Amino acid sequence: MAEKLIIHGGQRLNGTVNIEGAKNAVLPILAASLLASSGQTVLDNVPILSDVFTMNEVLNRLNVDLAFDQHSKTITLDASGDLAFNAPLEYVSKMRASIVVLGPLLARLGRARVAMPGGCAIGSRPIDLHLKGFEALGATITQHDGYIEAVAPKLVGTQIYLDFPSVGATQNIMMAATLAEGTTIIDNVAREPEIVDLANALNKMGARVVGAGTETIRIEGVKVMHGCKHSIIQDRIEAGTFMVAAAITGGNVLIKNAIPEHNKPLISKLEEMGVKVVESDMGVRIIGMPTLKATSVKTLPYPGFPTDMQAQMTVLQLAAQGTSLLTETVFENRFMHLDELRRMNADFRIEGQSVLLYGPTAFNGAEVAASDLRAAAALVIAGLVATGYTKVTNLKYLDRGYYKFHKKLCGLGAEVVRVDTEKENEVITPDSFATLLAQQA
Ligand SMILES: CC(=O)N[C@H]1[C@@H](OP(=O)(O)OP(=O)(O)OC[C@H]2O[C@@H](n3ccc(=O)[nH]c3=O)[C@H](O)[C@@H]2O)O[C@H](CO)[C@@H](O)[C@@H]1O
Ligand SMILES: C=C(OP(=O)(O)O)C(=O)O
Repeated sequence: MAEKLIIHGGQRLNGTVNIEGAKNAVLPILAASLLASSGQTVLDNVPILSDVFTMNEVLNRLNVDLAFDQHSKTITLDASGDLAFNAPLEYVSKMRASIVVLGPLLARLGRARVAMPGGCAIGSRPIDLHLKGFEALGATITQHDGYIEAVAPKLVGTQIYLDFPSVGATQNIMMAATLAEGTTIIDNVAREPEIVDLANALNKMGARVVGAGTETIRIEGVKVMHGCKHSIIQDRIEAGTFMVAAAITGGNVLIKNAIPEHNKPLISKLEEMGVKVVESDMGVRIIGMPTLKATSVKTLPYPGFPTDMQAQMTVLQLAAQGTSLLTETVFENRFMHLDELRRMNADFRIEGQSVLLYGPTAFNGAEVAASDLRAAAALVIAGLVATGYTKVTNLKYLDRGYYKFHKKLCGLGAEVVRVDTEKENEVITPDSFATLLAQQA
């Protein structure tokens, strides 16, 4: 069923919001469960997201026994049976992140075949660094019929330098190396908190990984791995998205249990723009101000400003007084949300990897379509401060990474409804919107 969000802008956000476990942590950790030849892997604080369901389908196809208790947000996995080695296109095309099953399958079975992931709306996204790492560990890689096949009767530890600190390549190579013979040292690795969470989970499974969170990871290969219990870290991007939403509406919101260290670059930019940020044991409180100052932001690998907060940040910059600059260095094509924002009265100029954002913007409501996950969140944030009604379509992207986004916003005082596109009346009036809101409650 195609659905859309309708947002009635103009409400300040106030209150407390809970954050889920991190999508980008749980996906590779689900894939890591393939490494356990005995015992169950029990993951809690698992976010209920379409990407998690897709990864579950991939693992099911590979013969992993799996149960997802959505009430307790726990997934129990058992990969001790005979595993299949083939991850077909229907799943990989749904979600690029399914490529991270390649490393663990190769380590466990000595063979893996995974559909080659295509590009997506944010860039071409090659996987050459993943493959280079597997080859260095002794795998032979072939590509045919749209599939990549990796074969290695034995993986042997080695020294690998990544040309770029790719998150997915770091995870994939790290997982392949856990069962390799001897020591693997990977230099110039990604340092994201999700890498640290994966390393922690792997170590609980019997792996010997040190250095996650630094530029070099060292893995002493072990012979076998087993299941473990692990709780997924909080989603710093979901937390950051609510920080921006609170700031732009001039609200006062506690993002409960958000980990401030994981959002340092965002918090520093918010403060620079005049937003008050209070860090405490309870989480991060954002207190918005009547006006925001313009600022410059450049996305970088962690601990730099996250590209997954770029779209949301551009909306905040557009709301600020004066001209702001955003430079995107991680993905080549991540400005697609801006053309939709233009339909809401945004004024900007894209110059290569950078965009000049001319604020302050008086956003007006319009029907806009999300082109990717964070674009969806950005359009909703613009809707929160737009006059009239904003309709955001293509919610399949939003559902990849946000659990009950509209309900959480409503809990903070926003007016957002989620409706079936077919049933929705073309012209929203205050009365018809009030009816939709009441029906949703
Ligand atoms: C599921 C998940 O965790 N997704 C995150 C992960 O994606 P993902 O792991 O795909 O991102 P990478 O860090 O690998 O990609 C970053 C850049 O490196 C390039 N590259 C990557 C691999 C490779 O072999 N060759 C290559 O050229 C990519 O095209 C891109 O331009 O990190 C990104 C960067 O923080 C985030 O935006 C994504 O939300
Ligand atoms: C780009 C993202 O995810 P993925 O790598 O799964 O596309 C994201 O989470 O913003």
